[in-house]
Amino acid sequence: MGRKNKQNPFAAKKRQKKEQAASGSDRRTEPYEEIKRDNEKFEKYYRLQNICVDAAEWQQFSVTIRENLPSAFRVTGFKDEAKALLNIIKTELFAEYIRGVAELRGTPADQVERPLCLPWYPDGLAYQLHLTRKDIRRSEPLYRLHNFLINETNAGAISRQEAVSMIPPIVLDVKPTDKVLDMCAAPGSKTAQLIEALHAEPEKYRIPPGFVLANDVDNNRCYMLVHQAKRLNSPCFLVTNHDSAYFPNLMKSAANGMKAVMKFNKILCDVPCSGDGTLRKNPDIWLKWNLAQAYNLHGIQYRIIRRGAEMLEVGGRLVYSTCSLNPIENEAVIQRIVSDYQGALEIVDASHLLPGLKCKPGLTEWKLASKEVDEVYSNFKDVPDKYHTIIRPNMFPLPKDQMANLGLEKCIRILPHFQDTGGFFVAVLCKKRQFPFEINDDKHLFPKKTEVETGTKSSENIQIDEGKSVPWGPQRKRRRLHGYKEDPYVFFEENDHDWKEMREFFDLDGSLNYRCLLTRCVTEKKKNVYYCSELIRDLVLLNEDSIKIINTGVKAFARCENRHTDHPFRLAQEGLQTTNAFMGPKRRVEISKDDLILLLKCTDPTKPPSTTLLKESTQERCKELSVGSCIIKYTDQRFTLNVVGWRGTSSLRAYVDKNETMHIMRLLGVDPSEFEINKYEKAREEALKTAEKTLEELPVNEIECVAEDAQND
Ligand SMILES: C[S@@+](CC[C@H](N)C(=O)[O-])C[C@H]1O[C@@H](n2cnc3c(N)ncnc32)[C@H](O)[C@@H]1O
Repeated sequence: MGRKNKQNPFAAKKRQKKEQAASGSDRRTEPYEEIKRDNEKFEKYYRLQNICVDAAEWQQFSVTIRENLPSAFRVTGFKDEAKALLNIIKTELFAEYIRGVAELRGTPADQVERPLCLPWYPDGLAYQLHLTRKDIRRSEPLYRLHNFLINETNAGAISRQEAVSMIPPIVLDVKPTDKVLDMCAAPGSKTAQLIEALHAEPEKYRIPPGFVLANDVDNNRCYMLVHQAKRLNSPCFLVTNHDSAYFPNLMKSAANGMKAVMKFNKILCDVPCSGDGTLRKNPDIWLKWNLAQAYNLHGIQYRIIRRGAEMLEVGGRLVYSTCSLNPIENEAVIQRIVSDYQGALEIVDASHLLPGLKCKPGLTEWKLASKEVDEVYSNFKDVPDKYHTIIRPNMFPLPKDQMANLGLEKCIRILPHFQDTGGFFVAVLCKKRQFPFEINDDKHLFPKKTEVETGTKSSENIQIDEGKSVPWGPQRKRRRLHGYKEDPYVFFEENDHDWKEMREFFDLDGSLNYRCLLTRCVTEKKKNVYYCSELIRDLVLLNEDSIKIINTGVKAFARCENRHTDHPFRLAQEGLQTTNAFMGPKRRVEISKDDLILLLKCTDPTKPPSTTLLKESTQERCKELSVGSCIIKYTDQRFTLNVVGWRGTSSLRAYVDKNETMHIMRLLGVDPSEFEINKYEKAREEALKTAEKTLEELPVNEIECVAEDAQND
């Protein structure tokens, strides 16, 4: 077919969606209330699988899966102020919650059930509310609760996440030294949890030695990952865009200027799935549920976990998870990968990491069925020829004697009625020994060009013939991906003029590696300067030609030219967690609570607060500080807060956004309501204004008619 006649598949899909919407056949346009929460095939199929022990349990399952899902959130544990925020949540927020729910439901406050602390989430940091996301979003009595959740999420202090979705990162058990790969990461709620675990020991590691690499095949969804991670400001984070089933071997620096294949010791495969465990959140799945989807997905899921297992270090841990109830997407995939690698992978019991979680063991028996679930197959011989391409022999459970040694019962199955959640499946695997084709991985070192080492040139000269099956594992065909062209990653060089000035001005100590500073454009005048860890720098430089890197580094400095100072950069709030660890006392101001509140309340950029309004000791310190960016520090017994400040000629300003301002206000015990918006109130005011305007424009006799109509109504 000539190029001219080639259809753009994305445009075709878009067109199709538009046409569907216009003809009313797009089922997603139906409001959730009107969706009939029933599907005969679903019911028949899962009864067949015996996912519930008896009729009474089936009844419970059946009722719960038709109810809307309660929402949940967790507090970002590694932040200094986490405990204080948790305390505020348990007292002030829950008091507001009880008041709001009582008003909404018209019940006495003492009859409103408190949010549930999830017993299996570490340190009591996660809660489930007895409200759906829609309740919270659409009810005026709950607007303050809603504002709190949005604002604290944006400030990176909490994450709104479905309860069961918090489980895979917990059982992956990430430590600050781990090299973590999240293979199907977008939109990134689990990635955020992995990053938090990486930063869990800030006293021990200024910058964690490990990293999190988050990957997704969908270019647009990769930017959701960038957004998620931005809230957590980690310099040990990288986003890539690739098909995980064909993820290339990444290279890392080895001794003597050589490079070697990178292996990960923690891998999360939260694979694409049919999602019938999310029926409570996505009722439209009732309308389209069918078995063909599960059969199709099994192959993709297997290829992703297989590639994950290949990239896993010996002794490393891999977590496989889906939000599907279907054994074809769950136990059948695990059975296949474990039996394919004959003892190299072992299923691990991780239940001790989830104390109090109600769950069932993985299934060891299941049946397959035709698409309409009108024929049931217990083994491949029963399957009619016409289904042989979609139903494969390895989807069936192994014979009992082989099944007995596999350990599928160590997998975790969660059904919605156990603890009022969505449905979920998790399996934890450990790699016991190398796969046969990996034998050469450790032995093979590849020459590394000196330009690559110094960061002045990418690895274009390195000849790696990925088409060959050896020496470092099977390389499979690559899928061409589309998406935006990314700007380059330009690392600082030794004699960088800006670095010298920054080091001097901000009193940065020698342990901050300037080679880890980067910009995203090749220009004399740098705009934003980012910082990433040494391992991430190495990964970027050695692999940018073999994988599409979407984003890395936290913004540490931003250009901010001002006629009262020669230094052209200011600190960026995003990167403060990192830069703060390396800055000496020269550009720091310690202030009192009252001073901090005063600075935060001053939101008019044209009227920065005069230093004369601050405490005398702060005024004295300001006199010593030249004009420019600085760190404003506040400490009490509970926590230390650092915010970016700007010392003007006669002023001191805090450079924090609205979400951060409200977050700090709350922590300081100040009512942040003056920054809050009641969207319902605002809508009423807007409506009133519009009505008044309309009336002003109407002739007098029509006004009388409108008034009369209103009275009749
Ligand atoms: C279940 S979602 C992941 C949810 C995510 N882990 C989280 O917690 O927010 C599955 C993701 O896999 C991605 N995906 C599908 N096929 C993939 C593939 N072959 N390689 C990489 N990602 C893939 C989808 O784009 C989707 O974002």
